[in-house]
Amino acid sequence: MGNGNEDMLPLYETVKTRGRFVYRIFAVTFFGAVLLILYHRLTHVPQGAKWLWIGIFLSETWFAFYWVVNQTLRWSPVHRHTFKERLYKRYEKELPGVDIFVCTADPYKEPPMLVMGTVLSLMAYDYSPHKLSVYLSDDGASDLTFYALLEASKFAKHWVPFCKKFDIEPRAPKRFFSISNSSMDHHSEEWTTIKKMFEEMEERVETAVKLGRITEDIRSQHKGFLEWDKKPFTSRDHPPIVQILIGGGDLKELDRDGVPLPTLVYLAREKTPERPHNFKAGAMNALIRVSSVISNAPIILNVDCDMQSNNSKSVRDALCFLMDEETGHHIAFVQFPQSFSNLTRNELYDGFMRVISAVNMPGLDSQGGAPYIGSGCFHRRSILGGRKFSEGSREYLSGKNWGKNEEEAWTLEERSKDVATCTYELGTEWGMEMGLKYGCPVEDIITGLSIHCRGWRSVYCNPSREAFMGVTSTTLADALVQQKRWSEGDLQVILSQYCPFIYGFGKIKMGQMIGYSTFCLWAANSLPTWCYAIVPSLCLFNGIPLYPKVTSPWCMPYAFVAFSAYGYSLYEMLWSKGTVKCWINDERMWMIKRVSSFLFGFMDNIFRLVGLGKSGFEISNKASDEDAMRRYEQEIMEFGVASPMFVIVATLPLFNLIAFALGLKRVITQGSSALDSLMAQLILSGFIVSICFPILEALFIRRDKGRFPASVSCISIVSAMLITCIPIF
Ligand SMILES: O=c1ccn([C@@H]2O[C@H](COP(=O)(O)OP(=O)(O)O[C@H]3O[C@H](CO)[C@@H](O)[C@H](O)[C@H]3O)[C@@H](O)[C@H]2O)c(=O)[nH]1
Ligand SMILES: [Mn+2]
Repeated sequence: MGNGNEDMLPLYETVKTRGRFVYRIFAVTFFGAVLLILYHRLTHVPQGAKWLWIGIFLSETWFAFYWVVNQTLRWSPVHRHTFKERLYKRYEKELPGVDIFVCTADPYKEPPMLVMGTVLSLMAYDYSPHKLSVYLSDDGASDLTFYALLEASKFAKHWVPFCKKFDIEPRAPKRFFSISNSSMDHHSEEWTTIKKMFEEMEERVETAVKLGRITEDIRSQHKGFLEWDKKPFTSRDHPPIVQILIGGGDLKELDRDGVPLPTLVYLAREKTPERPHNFKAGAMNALIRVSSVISNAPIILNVDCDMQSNNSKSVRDALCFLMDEETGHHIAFVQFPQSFSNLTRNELYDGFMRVISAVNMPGLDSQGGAPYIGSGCFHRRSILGGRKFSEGSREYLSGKNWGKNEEEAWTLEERSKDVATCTYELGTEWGMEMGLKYGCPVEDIITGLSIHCRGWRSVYCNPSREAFMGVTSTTLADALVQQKRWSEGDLQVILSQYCPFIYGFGKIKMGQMIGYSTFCLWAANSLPTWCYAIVPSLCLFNGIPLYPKVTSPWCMPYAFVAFSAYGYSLYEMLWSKGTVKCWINDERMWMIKRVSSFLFGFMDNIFRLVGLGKSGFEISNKASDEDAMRRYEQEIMEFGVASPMFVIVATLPLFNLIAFALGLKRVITQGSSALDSLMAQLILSGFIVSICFPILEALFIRRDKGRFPASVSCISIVSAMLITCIPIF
């Protein structure tokens, strides 16, 4: 092919998932069976226990509806591949500047060394350093984090050239050293030196964190520490802090090879107890403004503090979409999946992310764009600022007429502080039409939705070498708290003026509205799941059949739906490269989440709607104690704290165990006709018991610290007995 043609070739391609025809046949059959079930329910309402029957019918109707909603994601998913060589060839000299935002908020839940791993991995991107700037927003306003960043800025002088010289991956030092070894990589001497240097820095930072404060000795190293002199200074009440560690006209640092380093900035926006700070959304908006003073790059990458780069080419992947001549001008953001480096083999708490990344996200991508999920996302600055799509106005991304502000660092710092105050946003559109949206625990989803509604599309990029690797919850309590925030926030979206069907009406495709609601309706699954976990088992030992007899032909659709639904979800897990055990863990987690996190998320929405309480943002723990960590590594579930959610988590399987035992007794004493009519319920409660076996084990068998606290065990035993006594009429 001639050169002329090559210039025209697209920078990425879109591939449809194969095997959709077979899937659609399956889906239609499945749906037919679901309709048969609902028909059976409506035409066979029993005289006794009528309300329980209706309850089950309503739950099934809900599940059927939710299943249909989920089909939008499975109907025609797409996958995207980039051609980075074409980008190199065509645009290498004129690639645009990229501003990278890292958000952290708590030096104890988010250990500074973890955050520094993230910062260093991003500074070492395979991208020209004078086009990169890294901003760390610290909502904890901790001088410990600042100190860690100061250390990281010094270490970067050695780390960045080392990464580039040997072209290593991943570029987060700790992970790199844990994976590679010196002899293997043929650069033993340098490897050993830099590893030692890293460990010394780690030691210094961790000593300071353990001590809990900055010593005079360290304070004297940098003028930046003076910012903490205001008394009293707390994380909730302090003036704005901006410190340029590398950059500005005067603080241009060269690495040990004489090559410049990316700009590096520490930001702690102003906080006062009188003003809401709007959590991460507030931090992001301050970052957008501060960076506009210092570097003002047209592309913004946003990551959470634990999301370390795992692929130094990600910027180029993202630019292949945004700079594509045909379609790039239509794309607002490029979302990468959230992957995790601390997963155990069978993903005790987090298997669902795997399926979301492999199935749901490509599904939404096919409907007009993947959602913005808060981390690992490349945005166009202008669109975050509120720009609407119009066919006529194209934004050409180029590094040609762009440069960082070359004023002296201290003037830039002073000007940046002005835009990082609490009062700056008063009377402006920030948090509404500009920047990330306020007032919702899932600021990411709602911001992405509003971008889609302004006419833009987005793409989802999932290269085989993961772009980012974060830290996922290592205890069940942490996982449930996070899931509560998500389910609460997502439900809040659909109940607010941003409901995709109303807000998006006439602006986005129907498929996209429905696609968004698959997430938004998570919390709504809680009540039907509760119903399904209790009612059939309750009826079981009371001798009331709720399903057709095994010998009746009506049994067929029920059996088909049950087995094929689980069979298909197993297939999806395996297709997403998970294991069978991943799937079992995942099914257990869905059950647990639906009855606990989602229920709490659901209730909190109700309370909010009637004016009681408002939603917050509890930061996920990224640190964990050693004892619990050992159990996590052995994939033993952790129940060791007295959380009200755990009462639910323990009660339901316990109740089902009792129901199963009593039901079995009934069947044995009453013989084959009872077995015939109660079989389905026996299987159902048996299924709940077996999938929740680790919970029962933690109640009765385990002796380690991860078992349920005595208070939780007692309350749940009593509650399970009480449920058993519910009279049926
Ligand atoms: O007041 C706050 C609270 C949080 N954060 C940061 O926000 C990020 C996400 O918080 P985390 O506790 O890790 O929550 P996750 O549930 O893991 O985060 C997911 O869900 C959030 C919405 O619920 C999004 O904000 C995140 O980007 C997305 O990764 C972290 O870097 C925090 O440091 C702040 O900067 N300020
Ligand atoms: Mn997180």
